[in-house]
Amino acid sequence: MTVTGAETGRRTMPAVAAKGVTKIYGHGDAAVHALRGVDVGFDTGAFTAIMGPSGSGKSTLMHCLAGLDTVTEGEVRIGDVDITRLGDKRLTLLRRDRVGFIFQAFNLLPTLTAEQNIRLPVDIAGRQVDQELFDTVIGTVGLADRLGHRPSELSGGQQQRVAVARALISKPQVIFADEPTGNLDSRSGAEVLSFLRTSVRDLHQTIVMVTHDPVAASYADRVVFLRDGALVTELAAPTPQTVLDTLLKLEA
Ligand SMILES: Nc1ncnc2c1ncn2[C@@H]1O[C@H](COP(=O)(O)OP(=O)(O)OP(=O)(O)O)[C@@H](O)[C@H]1O
Repeated sequence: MTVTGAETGRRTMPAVAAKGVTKIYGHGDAAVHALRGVDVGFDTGAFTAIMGPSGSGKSTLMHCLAGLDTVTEGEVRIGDVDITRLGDKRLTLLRRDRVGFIFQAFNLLPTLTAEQNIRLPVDIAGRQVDQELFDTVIGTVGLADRLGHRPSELSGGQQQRVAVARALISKPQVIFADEPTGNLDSRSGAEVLSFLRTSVRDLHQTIVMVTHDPVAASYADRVVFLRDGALVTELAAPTPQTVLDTLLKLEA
């Protein structure tokens, strides 16, 4: 099934798009078809969740979209750049300049303070932190009184908020979030998801999130569903119940 911005009548170029993306791991008898010709577009300023049964290809799709893994066939565009045609060096730069990541395991540097962790990607890129954006993001995620703390001095929810702030501060074209609430209790998870939602609404951020959790997916504008490496359906304005019902049908 093809789901693209163009087909649904949206005129703007998607922030990220996959066209005919196939991913095969291994060879011969051991070959695993993790993705089978996926066509999908993710609109700028939209929050999209990717869901599907275990092994359906969610992580593989996200890794291919983010340029963390190569595709076997097909094209991945971030903005107007086909990243499948870039060499390693240019791909690394594009990821650094245009892509933000939020992982289940937070991935903060333990020896740096919250503020240093948040500023690190922009510092490494040799750019100036946009102070107004920094203040807005810190205010939004409620970290103003925790900036001098190291990760070990913060709760899981606070650490993930630092990771969200770190992703937002470089104004990436897209943020990929891989099970961002997987290690959090439901209250901290709800907080982190609210911040992601707010960043889409107020900062026009584009977010693509892989999750197993129907409640987490319900914070998105749209949910796309994978089964056996193919995109099979999608939901707009999802609720936990409609997401759960769709998942149950896919797993039946
Ligand atoms: N490095 C790899 N080598 C071989 N097969 C792989 C590799 N990574 C993933 N696969 C296979 O590709 C398929 C898709 O895996 P993927 O991790 O993308 O699924 P998923 O939907 O994210 O699963 P889960 O919900 O369990 O995390 C699975 O059959 C998996 O075993």
